[in-house]
Amino acid sequence: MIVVSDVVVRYGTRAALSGVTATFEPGAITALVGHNGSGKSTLLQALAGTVTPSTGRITGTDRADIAYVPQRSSVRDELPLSVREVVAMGAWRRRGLWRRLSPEDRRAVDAALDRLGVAHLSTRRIGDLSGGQRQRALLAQAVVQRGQIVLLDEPATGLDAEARAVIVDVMRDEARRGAIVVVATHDRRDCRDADQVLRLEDGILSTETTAFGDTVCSDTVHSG
Ligand SMILES: Nc1ncnc2c1ncn2[C@@H]1O[C@H](COP(=O)(O)OP(=O)(O)OP(=O)(O)O)[C@@H](O)[C@H]1O
Repeated sequence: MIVVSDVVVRYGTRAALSGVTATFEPGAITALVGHNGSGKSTLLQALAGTVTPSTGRITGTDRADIAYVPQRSSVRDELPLSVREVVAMGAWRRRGLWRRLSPEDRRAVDAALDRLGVAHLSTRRIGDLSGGQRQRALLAQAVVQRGQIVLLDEPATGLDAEARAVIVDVMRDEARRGAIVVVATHDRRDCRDADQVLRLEDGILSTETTAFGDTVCSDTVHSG
């Protein structure tokens, strides 16, 4: 379980998170909702360990295998890697950087490419893909990783209905195998599929609910 206790994250003098306290259970999907700039990505980055809280504590992430899929706008275009290589990177943590992939790893890579609908793009350079295609490739990498913690930053933004449905299925499967799944989202449907919804407003966690209903979702999430 991840326990976040009274976490404050500052960028300069500005607090992006102010005293956030929450828990994240294995086998459960948490949706982080809130308007642009409310602190969703910052909380995901704090969970991923790429941003350090100024005060407060996060436990349960220390030695965990974390799969983190950032917002697609933050992925660099110039990566000289093929889609298949990027997806195979998901197996590195298990396999080690310089070890060859096992047949089982290769099967997992093929299955993930297929599931996320990017198998036909596997030899293309990741930087040459459209935003939505690239996003699906990065999700395929996360599936291959089978991390204990899966952090997804607006994974369905800009994707078509079919791809969104696949992502919801993927999140459910990741939770079913016992992962802690946290997804920052503007999509009501992700909220409905969540076991817990955390609402951020200007870095403050204003609502927490485990039995999630449309009311909370519809007044916190704008369609997009
Ligand atoms: N690297 C940074 N340096 C300075 N300020 C930052 C940085 N990253 C985020 N912020 C600020 O912290 C606040 C929270 O940003 P964050 O990206 O976490 O919000 P968000 O809810 O994920 O927004 P969005 O829905 O637009 O992705 C915002 O005011 C933002 O401007």
